[in-house]
Amino acid sequence: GQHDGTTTTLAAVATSFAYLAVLACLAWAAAALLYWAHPGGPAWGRYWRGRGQGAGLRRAIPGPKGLPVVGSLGLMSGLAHRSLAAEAARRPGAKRLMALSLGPVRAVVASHPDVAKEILDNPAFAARPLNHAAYGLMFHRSIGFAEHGPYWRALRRVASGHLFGPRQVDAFTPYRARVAGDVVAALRGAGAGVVELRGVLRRASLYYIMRFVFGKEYDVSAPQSSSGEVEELLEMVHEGYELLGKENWCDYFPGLAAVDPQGIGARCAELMPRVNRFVHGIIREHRAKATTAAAGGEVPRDFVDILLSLQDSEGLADADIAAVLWEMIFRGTDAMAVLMEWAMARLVLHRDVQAKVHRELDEVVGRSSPVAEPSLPALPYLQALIKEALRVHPPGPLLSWRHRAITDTYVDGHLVPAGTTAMVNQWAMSRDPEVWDAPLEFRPERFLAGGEAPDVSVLGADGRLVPFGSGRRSCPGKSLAMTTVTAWMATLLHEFEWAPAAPGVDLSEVLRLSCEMAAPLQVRVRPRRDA
Ligand code: HEM
Repeated sequence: GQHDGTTTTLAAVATSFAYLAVLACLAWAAAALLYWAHPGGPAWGRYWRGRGQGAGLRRAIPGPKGLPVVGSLGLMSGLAHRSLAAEAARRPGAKRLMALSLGPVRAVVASHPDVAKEILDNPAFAARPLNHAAYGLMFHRSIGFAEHGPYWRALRRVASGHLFGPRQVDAFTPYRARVAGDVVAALRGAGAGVVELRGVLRRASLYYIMRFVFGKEYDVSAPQSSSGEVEELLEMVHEGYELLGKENWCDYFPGLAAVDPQGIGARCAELMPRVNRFVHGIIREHRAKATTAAAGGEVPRDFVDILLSLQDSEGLADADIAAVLWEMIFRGTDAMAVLMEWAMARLVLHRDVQAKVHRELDEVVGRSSPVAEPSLPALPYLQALIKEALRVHPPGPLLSWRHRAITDTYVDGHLVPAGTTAMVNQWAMSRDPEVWDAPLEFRPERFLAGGEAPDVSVLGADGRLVPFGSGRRSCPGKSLAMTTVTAWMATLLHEFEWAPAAPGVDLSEVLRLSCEMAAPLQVRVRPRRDA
């Protein structure tokens, strides 16, 4: 009898638990649906529900609901800049500012020049959102991902005052010319054969940045096998690139980090010791060099020299220096090569544009001489061409790295609460006929006198074209990048006529950390000058 009684009681308790569990699930599902029904989806619904529904609907930022719980995470995979642009075009007002939910994370996207500029220049957006891969790769001690605060400000100060100052950029003029010369030699070596330009450009950018950052010199035209170190570095950069470019579910659902479902954490843990060995080895070499040799006056100082000299005054640990150095190799190598490949793709596709650049080079530089940097300011069409490439193919169509609101703030009259992720869709602005005349046409003339945007700066002053961002978190390497790309493009175009290897050029994109050509560009070159 007693046994039966105990069983009955246990059954009753189990049943009540089951009811409670079902009720809890129903309540959770009801709340999830309620949150989801809000413009911008569940993360926004949850925020505004906590503050009274009326206020939220009145001031809601337009945007897709997505799915319950996960919101619009699906939009971020693949060519996110295109998916976001299509969503924004579908809703009244959403081009200016669109709300969406990335799982539980609230996000906004601006696809309008004024609002983009408002976000980028607003100090409230000077922070970056959580990024596990960045953490795993030590990037939280680097400029790009360091928490907004005194440490990050010290790094930015070092970057603008020392690493990327105009004197530093000028000091590398001879080395820029040398790398360009190596590339020309490599291309001449290819004769009339087909060249896959990407490999050549990547290697040139890496060697150049290696010299700028580490003081190491390599020869671009040398056979690849002679530089095992470079091969390893290129591979490490590629892997880091993959890891930072992936949409990591753990960034939205931090509880998943312990499980690491995509294996990103594990790959970071594998890569980091290799990077550390490499970078700390270089720091040790520089220390030894500094104590044994007297400093030579003429050799430009590299980043390691500069950072070591500021180590005490700025309170930098060796690990901090290593993080900054690795970041520079990592950021500097890729974006420049990606931009030049796109620019060259357009030049082989639009032979009339190429002919105009050639005419300008012939008039200003002349066939009998090579290009020298002092001529660059006298080449307005070439400069306009690079701006047009940045407009149509911004290496970071969503500006690569996102921003996070540190405090509650207002954007375009809407409240954007602290913690919200903010993005700027440069790609969408570039394609907007309300911003550019015939936006799909590749037309450098738009940046010359008589065009719709003469004298536009690409460095952040004009919201229509912010490929390097703007404001506090903008690219510290932008003037180095622009000087280098302009000088190299001038040389490549002065020395060769460029033609596609096969009829037509496939302009499909793939979005990693940068937006690259999906099919690497293949070209044939014909020398325009005697070797
Ligand atoms: C064509 C070449 C380049 C492009 C298009 C480019 C673009 C960008 C963009 C869009 C950002 C983010 C801006 C934002 O968050 O709003 C950025 C940040 C950054 N870039 Fe560049 N970049 C280029 C070259 C370089 C080079 C050569 C270096 C260094 C050697 C560099 C170092 C950095 C760093 C350290 C940051 C992080 C800044 C911070 O968060 O405070 N970039 N870049």
